Amino acid sequence: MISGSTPASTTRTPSRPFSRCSIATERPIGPACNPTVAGRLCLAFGRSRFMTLAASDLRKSYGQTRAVDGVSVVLRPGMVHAIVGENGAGKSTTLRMLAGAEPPDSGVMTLDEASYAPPSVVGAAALGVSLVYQEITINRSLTVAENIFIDRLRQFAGPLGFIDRRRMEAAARAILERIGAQIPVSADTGRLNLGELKCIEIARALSTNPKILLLDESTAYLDHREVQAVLRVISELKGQGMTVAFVSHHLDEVLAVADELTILKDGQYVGTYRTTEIEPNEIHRRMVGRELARSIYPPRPPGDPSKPVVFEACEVAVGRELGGVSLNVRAGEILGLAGLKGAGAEALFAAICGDLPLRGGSMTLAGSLYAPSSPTSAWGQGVAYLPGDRHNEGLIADFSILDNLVMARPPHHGPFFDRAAATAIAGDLIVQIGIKTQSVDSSCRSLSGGNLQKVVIGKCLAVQPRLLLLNNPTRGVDIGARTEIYRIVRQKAAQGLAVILSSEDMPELIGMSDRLLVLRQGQITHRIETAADATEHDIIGHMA
Ligand SMILES: Nc1ncnc2c1ncn2[C@@H]1O[C@H](COP(=O)(O)OP(=O)(O)OP(=O)(O)O)[C@@H](O)[C@H]1O
Repeated sequence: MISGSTPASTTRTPSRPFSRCSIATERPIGPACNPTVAGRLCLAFGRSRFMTLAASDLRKSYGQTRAVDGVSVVLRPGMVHAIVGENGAGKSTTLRMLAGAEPPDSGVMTLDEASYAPPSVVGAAALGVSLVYQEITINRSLTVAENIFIDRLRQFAGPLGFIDRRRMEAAARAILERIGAQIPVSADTGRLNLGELKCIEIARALSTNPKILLLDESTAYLDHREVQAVLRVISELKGQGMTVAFVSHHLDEVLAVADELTILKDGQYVGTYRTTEIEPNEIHRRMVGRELARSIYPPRPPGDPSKPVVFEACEVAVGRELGGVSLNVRAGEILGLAGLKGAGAEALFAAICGDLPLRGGSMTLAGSLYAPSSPTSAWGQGVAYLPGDRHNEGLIADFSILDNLVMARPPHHGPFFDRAAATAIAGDLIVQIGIKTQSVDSSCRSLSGGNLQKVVIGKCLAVQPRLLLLNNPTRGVDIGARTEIYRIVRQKAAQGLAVILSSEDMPELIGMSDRLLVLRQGQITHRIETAADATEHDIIGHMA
């Protein structure tokens, strides 16, 4: 039995009777808490193969911030346990404590009922608990195989101490095949996309043969096809009896794979439920503390062909990724780009924001020839870019929130930085976008993943751009904040902003775009004039 205090939710009265999983009892209740048949067989033949990880009344503070404030959770063999909550609710902190990355301030953790207090991530992995972090942790100067076995290369050392690369690469290939990732094991990771990097991290976690796998927003960087592959792997691992904890802001994914879910709010435990017995609306209500609007997407104004074209690309070709694409976007319009990774959207964005030269074609901005020599030149001409990788391209994590928000266009008073104006701009954005922080001067390192994403969005809005390029803008952002970001983007569009939106989140793409283009292998394969009429099926059919 888990020791510790009674979970907070037992004192709450649900609005309708939910069958809650019994966090405080030893025995799982009902079918949803039973391991799968495969899991039961594994348990019967070797109980030590799969394990139960339980945490009771965990607490963790960072200075004044109570990141986790009395969280209890039981992860059982053969089951997928989702942990959900708004940005900053304490999900990552909880997983980090379970994985030995940080010690709790207080609380009790047990592994198969034995006391569990891993001194480090390596210590936890040795006990069978592996974490895939929310942010990308790949060393881009190493190959795929080296990254997978980064802390265990010695196991491939031959008698003379040299690494047997063939053996290491064969082992890496076997794990990647297991998760359906087609990545060459000797590939230079510097050339891989974010989805591929995430697959390598999942492979790295699996390479330790964990009994308990903790996945923190592991699908956030993946495209439609990769998400499906990872969800299949999770189901397969569950079928083998593995214990999986899964954090995601996408309830459809959660409901597709999870048996139970624990809701956190502001660091506190709300409750644990069987996914078959709680409605999505109710999950949202308990996460956010209020009902969500029926649609998270703002209404689309009718298209207005009399509005001026803000940006036009004519037969634009970039590197090997984009081969002669023509498109335009008008003031007030949101143009959606659909496509798998490498289909061409990132190359197009890189050219528009001055990061890559054109191989062919031309671009115009507000009717004039546009050929930015660098990102600084693009930003200077009113083109703001929200990159897909917030950590490497979007912000400087060691700088304060204020510095990051005004970085693209710092306010000046004569030759001097105008700190008062910067504080006012940053303060407004923090309120407008709902960035959860103690102060504008806090380091970005202190922010949760979703709040970091909001800082990057704020940085783009602070320059009051005329063209906004959004690459997966709501990656890792909770549904309440997403609704707010959609509202702000639509509001800015109504004021004349032109937006190009590339997203791997299909409902977002359909819900936010006015028109849609589908890209495949560097070409536009399909044009949808009224995005509201598009279906996911139709789009996916032209992507693959
Ligand atoms: N190292 C740190 N220093 C200071 N504060 C931190 C630190 N890590 C987390 N926090 C704070 O703890 C709270 C919980 O953060 P956590 O990352 O666990 O949230 P989360 O639920 O995973 O959010 P998200 O969905 O945005 O990833 C947040 O308010 C965050 O700002």
